[in-house]
Amino acid sequence: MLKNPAEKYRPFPAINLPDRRWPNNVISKPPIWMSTDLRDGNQALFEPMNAERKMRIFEMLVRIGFKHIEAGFPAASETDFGFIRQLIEENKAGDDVHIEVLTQARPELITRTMESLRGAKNAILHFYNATAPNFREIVFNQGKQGVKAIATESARQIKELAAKQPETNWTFQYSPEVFSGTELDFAKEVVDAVTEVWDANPERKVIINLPATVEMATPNVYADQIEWMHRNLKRRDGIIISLHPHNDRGTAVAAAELGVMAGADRVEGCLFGHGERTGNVDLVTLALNLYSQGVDPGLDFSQINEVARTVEYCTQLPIHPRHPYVGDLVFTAFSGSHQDAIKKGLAARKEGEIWEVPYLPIDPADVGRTYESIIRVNSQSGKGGISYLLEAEYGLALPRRLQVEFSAAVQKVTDDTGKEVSAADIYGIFEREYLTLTEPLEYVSHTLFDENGKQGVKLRIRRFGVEETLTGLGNGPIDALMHALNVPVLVRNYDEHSLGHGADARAVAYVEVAEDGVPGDIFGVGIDPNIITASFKAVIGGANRVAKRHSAADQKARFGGKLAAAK
Ligand SMILES: CC(=O)SCCNC(=O)CCNC(=O)[C@H](O)C(C)(C)COP(=O)(O)OP(=O)(O)OC[C@H]1O[C@@H](n2cnc3c(N)ncnc32)[C@H](O)[C@@H]1OP(=O)(O)O
Ligand SMILES: CC(C)C(=O)C(=O)O
Repeated sequence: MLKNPAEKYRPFPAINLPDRRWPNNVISKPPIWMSTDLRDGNQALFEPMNAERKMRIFEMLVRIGFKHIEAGFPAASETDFGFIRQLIEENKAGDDVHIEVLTQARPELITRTMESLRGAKNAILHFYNATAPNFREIVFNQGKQGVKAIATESARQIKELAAKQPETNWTFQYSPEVFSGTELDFAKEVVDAVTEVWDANPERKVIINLPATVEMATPNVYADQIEWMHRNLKRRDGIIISLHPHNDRGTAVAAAELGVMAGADRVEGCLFGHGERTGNVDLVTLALNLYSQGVDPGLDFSQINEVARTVEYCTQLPIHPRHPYVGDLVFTAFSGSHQDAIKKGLAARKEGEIWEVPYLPIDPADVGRTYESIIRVNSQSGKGGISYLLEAEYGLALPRRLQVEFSAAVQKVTDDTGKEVSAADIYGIFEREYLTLTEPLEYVSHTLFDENGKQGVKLRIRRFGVEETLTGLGNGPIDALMHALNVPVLVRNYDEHSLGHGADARAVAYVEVAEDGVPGDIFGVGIDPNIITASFKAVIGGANRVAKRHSAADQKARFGGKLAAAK
């Protein structure tokens, strides 16, 4: 890279529009959308789509709700020509979709292009020639008048040919290619001349597409350019102003949004931003940005994953995991504080309320994404995410202090492996930590009885693998159990809830226990169809976790019961 880039590059000059109005405007309705996936998108693939892939995209675009679909450049290849014929002959566009095609401003190409559209119900004939100074000089070797004449002669030819195909409802479209690099007064001069030839009027509107063929400046500059054209073009009421931003500077979405604020009526782009170089503007992002502001975009992305998989199949290009709205990771939070806020936001939300869940600009469910993908756990995660997954996937609503305790066990695994853990992995850690401990004590069975107004329990357990029967009396079942067990453990807190419904319902009990004389409470968890059994398992599990803090010899001494007493 150069030490002084000014030796090679110059800044884009500001537009002289001191009374610009667009910054105060708000987009309150969607523009007309035009998908150029099958043209600009298709021309920028390693392998252009074959007819089967093109048809899949076309049919999907119709289902999504596009009414303007640029389906190819029929003069360029037999594949494109044949595809346009197939769309028309098989009536794939129905009554309200306009098939659009592109051609250069060259007589033989225009003739061939018009031929491809024979019999179409609604068609948009789109032609272009570049108007920017470097194209005038380098590509066309023409002065301004010569370049303007290329446009007007083609406009005339198109009008004449269209008159010979009256069965079609025609819309004409012109693009001064590289509008973004064209002097505004010259762009206006050419466009005014073209709309004059076409006699643009409110009854017979034409489309004037103002492409940022190459994105050369900040998006506010494009908005100024659009507002200037919007305010200065002749026959404005007979013109649909269309935008066609490319993403060279990474700001195509912003440019399109500001361009619509500046007076544009229509936006051309591709799904997920396919297209030449860095791509065309991403129509999915634009539409869902509108949706997030409460404006119906008129495009249906309620099954966005399906759209993504189809586009990936047809373009043979992957979608980035961080791509807005659709990427695998965009509704995912790994970090603890994000997970905590999302979990609380989802829990606080009531059906029908305005969406205000932290960190999530829209409800993932609205685009067919599931909540499971929102929270993922790795070493950056905290108790919020871990407990969210356990609750969402396994119905376990851990008490807060248990969340803190258990997150340390998960953190240890994520730190050791450096990897993400799934909900199933987390449940596995939970099982290992709380549900499957059988040393030194293992619950076998119990019966309850009354004795002189006291609660009695007859308990069978295995202690260090040896089965024994114990009895105890107390104020309630847990108190009776503690007397029967006779281990140095105190029960501090108790929580329970049901898991599942109906015949398969089970109870889960969370018991916070302490070891007599030792600081640091610890949890035990039990799950069983019977609520008393669940709580006994939880107490015994808690006692086992207390015991684990000691050496084998100490465990025998403290938890050995009669065995220990006999020694
Ligand atoms: C910004 C965009 O994305 S525009 C769309 C671009 N897409 C495509 O080009 C894909 C389809 N195009 C093609 O397959 C080919 O270009 C074809 C088949 C249409 C034409 O091929 P060729 O006849 O070999 O011409 P090529 O495309 O190389 O163009 C060169 C000539 O066309 C002229 N030309 C290029 N664009 C235009 C235009 N929009 N209007 C008028 N003339 C043009 C050039 O000045 C050049 O003229 P010259 O031969 O007198 O120097
Ligand atoms: C033909 C035009 C609209 C184009 O694709 C561009 O300028 O990028």
